[in-house]
Amino acid sequence: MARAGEGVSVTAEFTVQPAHQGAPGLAHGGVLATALDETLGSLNWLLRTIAVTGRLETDFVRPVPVDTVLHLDARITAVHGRKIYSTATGRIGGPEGPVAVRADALFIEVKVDHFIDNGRPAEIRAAMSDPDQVRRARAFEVNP
Ligand SMILES: CCCCCCCCCCCCCC(=O)SCCNC(=O)CCNC(=O)[C@H](O)C(C)(C)COP(=O)(O)OP(=O)(O)OC[C@H]1O[C@@H](n2cnc3c(N)ncnc32)[C@H](O)[C@@H]1OP(=O)(O)O
Repeated sequence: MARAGEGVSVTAEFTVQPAHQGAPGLAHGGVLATALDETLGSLNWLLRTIAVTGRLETDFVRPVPVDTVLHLDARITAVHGRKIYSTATGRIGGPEGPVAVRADALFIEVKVDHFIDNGRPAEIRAAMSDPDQVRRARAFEVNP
């Protein structure tokens, strides 16, 4: 779950599960990058913009053990045309704890046709006929 913050920002928590392991007892870096990407991606809903990740530059600063709660904080840094720049940190031991991961991202605004033209037809049909998904895409609820 992500919550809107000051400016165009969100905070979120992600708990590392045993299925997220890379090295024994430690989170896989790709999973941590996914948590950052998901948190950064939720910022675009606050702009009411459909966008996909074009670039995600990730720094892995500290190992993150299984069962750790990663405290994520993401914000938009700039918008230029279709380009949305954002940045995020993931802290451990609490929202004010040390930074374990951070990322800078570039999202590119796309039309819904991006998904219709490129997605697998069965899932696109299912998404289009799912009233919850359509409602979420049309009217994203902030801090419901
Ligand atoms: C049906 C229901 C739908 C529901 C919707 C739910 C939505 C959920 C969404 C959830 C998402 C969750 C998150 C996910 O998981 S998103 C999944 C992972 N991402 C992707 O799959 C994206 C794949 N890439 C593409 O499709 C295209 O490359 C895109 C669309 C990104 C751009 O191709 P397009 O042909 O459109 O644009 P352009 O090439 O004219 O570029 C435009 C500008 O951007 C600049 N640029 C581009 N790339 C980069 C780069 N890597 N570094 C630096 N700059 C880059 C470029 O220089 C140019 O700048 P400028 O010259 O203007 O200054």
